[in-house]
Amino acid sequence: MKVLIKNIKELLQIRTEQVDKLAGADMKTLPQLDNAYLILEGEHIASFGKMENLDTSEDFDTIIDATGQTVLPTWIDSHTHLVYAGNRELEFVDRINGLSYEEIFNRGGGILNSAKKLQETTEDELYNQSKKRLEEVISLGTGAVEIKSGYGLTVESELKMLRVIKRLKENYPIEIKATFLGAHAFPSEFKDNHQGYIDQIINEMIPAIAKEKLADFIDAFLETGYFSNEETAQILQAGQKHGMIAKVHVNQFTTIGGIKTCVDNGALSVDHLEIVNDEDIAILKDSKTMPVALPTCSFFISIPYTPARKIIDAGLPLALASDSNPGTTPSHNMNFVVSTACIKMKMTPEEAINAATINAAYAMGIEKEYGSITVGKKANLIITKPLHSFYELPYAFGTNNIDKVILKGKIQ
Ligand SMILES: N=CN[C@@H](CCC(=O)O)C(=O)O
Ligand SMILES: [Zn+2]
Repeated sequence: MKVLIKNIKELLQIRTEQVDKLAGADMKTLPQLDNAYLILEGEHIASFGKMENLDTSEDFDTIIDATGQTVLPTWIDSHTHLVYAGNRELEFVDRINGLSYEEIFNRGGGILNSAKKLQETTEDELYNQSKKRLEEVISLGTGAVEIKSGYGLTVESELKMLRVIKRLKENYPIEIKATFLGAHAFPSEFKDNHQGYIDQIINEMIPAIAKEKLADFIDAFLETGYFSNEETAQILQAGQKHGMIAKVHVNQFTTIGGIKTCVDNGALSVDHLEIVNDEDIAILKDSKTMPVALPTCSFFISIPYTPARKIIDAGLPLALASDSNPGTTPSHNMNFVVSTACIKMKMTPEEAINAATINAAYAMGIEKEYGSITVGKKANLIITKPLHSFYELPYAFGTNNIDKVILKGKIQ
């Protein structure tokens, strides 16, 4: 199958050489080609160039005329909790009426509320609820997504979530990576026996998950009132023994030295970072760990935004992700994530697009195959509706400016 996309107004994120990640001032540049063509062969990008250099004698199975339209790599969403049961709209109203996220959790709501619902939901039902969200994710231009467990909190229910993720992976063309997040919250029966639950994670959950090869990554909610530095370190190290790389929820509400724990344990990414101090930044500067901001979580629960300017201006990279989940971000729209990063975090459109493509691919460990228009990479593309320029994508927030999504060379 050979596809030609011709007359492209702006072809964005073209990279002739492999770029693993972009940091600091390099994030300001988004290379583009105007009046371009792009050729796809099978699942991959075969070539691209200026229209005047297109070899018109070549034959194609499909030709797409993209006059006036922008083409860019699909979004990469490196942090989601897309598999969950039911929703938490009542807590949404509780928060409008004045309760905080913490107060709701302390009353037995929050993560434990979602865990209760998930434990009562069959695997098939969970799959059916989750696939609807995944289909929407694809239609919104996302071509790779990380999905976490963490609403099971028992051996059986954590396995149920991860098996659902595996089924989604088998049945959809979107690239999916799975993360084990048994350390999302302590179940109420372990409120006063943290080590009891940690032992269950280490001795029962991780070996069972590894046996079925259900997780690429391991995560924990390293936060005051959830998992401490020492508790998180134990869990990350146990996961690593089974080949699961750390990607951690940290610094969402407080900074308690968690970034150091994550970096010391070889974390691929540290996610949230709404609260960061100078020491956290210095530790990240000396690391290979990708900071990941989740601006639509800040939007939904009205907490500070990750200080993107402070992070990027210190010379660090930054990735963007949705955090899609029933409690803090019931949305999986990466277009809105990119808009929010520009509007609320003062990232330029170029920085935000780099953060949601190349840097996001790094945060998922898929940077060699995804994240840019590079010959040999997977043909995962967004073709927008006609735009004045790509600036209109983050500018016209809330408008769906996507015309077509192509995953692995196929129009969706
Ligand atoms: N903060 C931890 N986990 C999720 C929210 C979980 C929930 O409230 O259900 C997050 O990333 O925001
Ligand atoms: Zn999360």
